[in-house]
Amino acid sequence: MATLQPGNSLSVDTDMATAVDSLRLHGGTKLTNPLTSSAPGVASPVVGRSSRAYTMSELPSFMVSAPGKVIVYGEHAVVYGKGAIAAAISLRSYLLVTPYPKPSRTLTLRFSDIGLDHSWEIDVLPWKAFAAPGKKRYYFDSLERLDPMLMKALKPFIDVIPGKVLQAAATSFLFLFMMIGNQHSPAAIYTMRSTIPIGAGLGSSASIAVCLSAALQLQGGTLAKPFKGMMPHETQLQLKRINNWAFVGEMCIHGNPSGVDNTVATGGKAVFFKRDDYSQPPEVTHLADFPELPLLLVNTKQSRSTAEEVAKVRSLLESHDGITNLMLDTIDKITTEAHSIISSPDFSSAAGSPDIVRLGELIRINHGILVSLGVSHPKLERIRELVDFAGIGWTKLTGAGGGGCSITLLKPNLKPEVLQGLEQRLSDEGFEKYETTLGGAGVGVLWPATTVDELGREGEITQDMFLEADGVKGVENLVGVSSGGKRKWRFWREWVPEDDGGR
Ligand SMILES: Nc1ncnc2c1ncn2[C@@H]1O[C@H](COP(=O)(O)OP(=O)(O)OP(=O)(O)O)[C@@H](O)[C@H]1O
Ligand SMILES: C[C@@](O)(CCO)CC(=O)[O-]
Repeated sequence: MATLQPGNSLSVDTDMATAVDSLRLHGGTKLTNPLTSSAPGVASPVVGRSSRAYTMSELPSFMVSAPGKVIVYGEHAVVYGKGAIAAAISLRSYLLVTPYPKPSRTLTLRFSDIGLDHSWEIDVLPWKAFAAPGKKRYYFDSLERLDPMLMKALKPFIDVIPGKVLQAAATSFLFLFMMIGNQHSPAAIYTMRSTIPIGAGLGSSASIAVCLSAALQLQGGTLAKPFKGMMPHETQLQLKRINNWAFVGEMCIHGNPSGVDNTVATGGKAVFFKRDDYSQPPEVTHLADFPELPLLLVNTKQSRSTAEEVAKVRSLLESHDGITNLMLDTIDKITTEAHSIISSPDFSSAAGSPDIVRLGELIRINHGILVSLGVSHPKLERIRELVDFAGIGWTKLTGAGGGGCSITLLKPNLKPEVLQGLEQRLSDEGFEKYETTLGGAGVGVLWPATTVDELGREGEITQDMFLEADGVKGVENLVGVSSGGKRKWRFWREWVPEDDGGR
């Protein structure tokens, strides 16, 4: 166990040794002023690797990133202890952490996707309330619910921010900062950009919660950056801590999450997830052989709040408990059956295999029940109608519904012109198709936040460059995790061998 001392010095025992070692590797010289901005799109030169050095109280700018997800089976039912299958996608959130030079005591959030630009002074935050007897939690703790007294203590700091969307994101940050950090935590700017559409069922909130959890624990020195040769049990421990606090961040955003979104955003790839007792850790099976299912992902562009959709099912349970429970049990059976099809050693997604048809039928049935639970939307039904009319696959909503996205499992060997015709129709009706792959990497870190330009020079990724990157493509080009060697993103991974180039 490690404890944080005033001024951010560390007292260390076993699992912290690696964190400290990786920090020591950098020991000594100062990094260039982190607030120095270069011209847009031009990396500021940094000193060579051997002379770059940081101490615990003087960290470099760094980035963390976490993916969004699609729920393939089981959303909503998973809130009530039923199984769900979810996979990470290649759309991701990226968080740049830039330390303020001393003696600043300021925290700044620049979450530009939602227009949040807000600062607090660390010293005036309600530390007393958070240090009261029984309130303090440590980085190795888990929380199952938010303490109303602590939320009340944060309220004046959140109420000055306009609108629910911004307040939810700010609460998630501030609550985690107060829990994971302390009064002596470093002053910093947190700049967030995401390529995940917000409120569209693709786990945008979980993705940012994972980024915040990982970044704050890295800053606190309580998390070891992943390195080649990290023992599997240590990797699991780090992931568990990131996930535990990301769950808390998710609670701040939508009240009563099951934990499936943050679990897949933390670990990546795909999971079977079930949590029937919220005082216990969930049952999580990593689906290492999750097949590359041919999916069409379409956004209705109808935004909604996950909290409100979850509340709809809760109220149906209150008014029709017997029938609603039967529907949730049926979703559980659907997920279990899909899990056994996918996990079978004989599973095949080749043309003519009955497995894809069975998975497709389960998708269709799952959607039908979600409609009955009241969480579809006329726009989702319109997409399903267009896909059914084209006869190309099986469609369901994904995530909380009420708008957001649909997924279609495509039939094998489709004629390209049929698919193109459908895509054109969807676009004509104002829907947006997403190109994404399933089963992406989980949480990763880029430490320090540097990239290599066209001439092979390594340079710092500044806030201006990050904020000015143009759209999804601009963000992916500048900081994306699939960088072809331009950036050294590293991932905590449970299920791949360590010799994959350190990624
Ligand atoms: N890029 C972002 N920057 C800042 N805050 C964000 C960002 N993306 C999401 N959020 C926060 O998460 C909230 C959206 O969460 P919500 O759970 O409603 O949708 P979702 O996570 O996209 O969908 P689902 O839970 O169905 O997958 C926003 O209101 C905002 O507070
Ligand atoms: C609707 C829901 O099941 C999925 C949201 O992505 C809510 C949750 O699991 O927290």
